[in-house]
Amino acid sequence: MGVKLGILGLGTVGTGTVQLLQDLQGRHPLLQEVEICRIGVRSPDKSRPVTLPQEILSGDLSAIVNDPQIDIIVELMGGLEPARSLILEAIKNGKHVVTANKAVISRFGEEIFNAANAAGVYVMFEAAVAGGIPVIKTLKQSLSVNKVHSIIGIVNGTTNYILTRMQTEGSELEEVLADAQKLGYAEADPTADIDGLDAGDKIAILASLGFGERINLQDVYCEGIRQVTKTDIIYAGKLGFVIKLLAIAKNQTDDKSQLSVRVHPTLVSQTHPLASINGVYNAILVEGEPIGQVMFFGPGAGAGPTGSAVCSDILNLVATIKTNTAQANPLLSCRHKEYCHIAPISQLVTRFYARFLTKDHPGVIGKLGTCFGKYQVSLESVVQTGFQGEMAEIVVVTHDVKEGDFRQSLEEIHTMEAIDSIPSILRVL
Ligand SMILES: NC(=O)C1=CN([C@@H]2O[C@H](COP(=O)(O)OP(=O)(O)OC[C@H]3O[C@@H](n4cnc5c(N)ncnc54)[C@H](OP(=O)(O)O)[C@@H]3O)[C@@H](O)[C@H]2O)C=CC1
Ligand SMILES: N[C@@H](CC=O)C(=O)O
Ligand code: NA
Repeated sequence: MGVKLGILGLGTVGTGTVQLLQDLQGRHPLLQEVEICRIGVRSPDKSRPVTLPQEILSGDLSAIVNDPQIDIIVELMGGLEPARSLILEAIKNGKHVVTANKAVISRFGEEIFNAANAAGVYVMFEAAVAGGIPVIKTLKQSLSVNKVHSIIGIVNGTTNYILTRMQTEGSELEEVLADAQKLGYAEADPTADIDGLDAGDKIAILASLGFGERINLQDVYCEGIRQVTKTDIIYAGKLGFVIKLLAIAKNQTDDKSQLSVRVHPTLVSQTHPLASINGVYNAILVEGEPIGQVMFFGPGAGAGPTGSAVCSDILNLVATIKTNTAQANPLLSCRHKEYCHIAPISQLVTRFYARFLTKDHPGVIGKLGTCFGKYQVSLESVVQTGFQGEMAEIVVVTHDVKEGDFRQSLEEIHTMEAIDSIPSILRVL
């Protein structure tokens, strides 16, 4: 007997998933067991790029998760509600779940996985992080024998696409965002992409898998790309860097007491492997013991790549259903019990890039240096680079410094008569 799917959502990812399931030639034979039974959408009468019997589409999503003949619910609608309630309802009804919804998993993971464990079903979410890159299964299974030290990734396709085009074409953020939306990369509300929240959801999920405990999303520091300007991209280039939105989870000590989990635009050396990841591509660099460094690269968004990730989860569940094992597979279920302690951002030790607009007073650089010295900030490079109108522009890159100390030095610098403003403060990898 076939394995019956109920799919919630037929937008970019839903369409990619259905297209793959309708074109089985040359793919894994187990996919032939899959039968798309029902698809829930907001507007059943809208024209669609896939051909389906009209009776399959419905606006009643609750009826789909309560349909006793359905084995697997594939949630591809996005948003928090009704996605969360429909997933919980499906689990309660003994159905396995596949979802691409990182927002729901990162916020309601505890509730959802506890419910799934109690019901003896699996919740799979390969598509939720880095689209087509098989990073969830890799962390859960292939790398799980390692002690993970750090996970550093470009995990948002929209912002990487925008930053790449700002860098190569000198375009403005807003004009490139419209293209990312047309290409189906952006979230329904692209604020989640631009402000780093989508990457925050994803690094919370990756950190939880890498470090073996839950992550409270509120502890994840998130800064997006709104403040990244063409000016900074040009200065970064002159200093040998590119600017990337990085999602970082790093164990600063052996006992995980100083775990840092954060998202922010970052200056990355042009020679670093993440510097050359452009466009909608994502990459995740994992460092662990004994493996050392391993990097995953691939398309982070879009219908086909994300459909591939969704279908790989479906395939895993079909195999599980077909082999009919009564025992839960601990490599597929969630084993987390406790929450990780995350260090506040003020404790972070990192290098900084800062750009100052100053009145053209003599000795400004000396005054900046004296103030930095007071707060243990030492400078790696100082570039006085000309003028913006009446103002002289000074760019500095620091050595490693505790973020709290650096911020204190900036507060004092703000009060200096010679300083007009500090338009950019960015971290350096
Ligand atoms: N786009 C991408 O590249 C990627 C997206 N994701 C994730 O996949 C999920 C889906 O994203 P995407 O395909 O881009 O989203 P879309 O906005 O393209 O599609 C959403 C689909 O869900 C349906 N839908 C939304 N809300 C409701 C509702 N309340 N009731 C009924 N139907 C609803 C819509 O119906 P209708 O068609 O009638 O409007 C539409 O078919 C999100 O969680 C996203 O974060 C993950 C990786 C990559
Ligand atoms: N909006 C997301 C889609 C994939 O998760 C992105 O741009 O990465
Ligand atoms: Na993935």
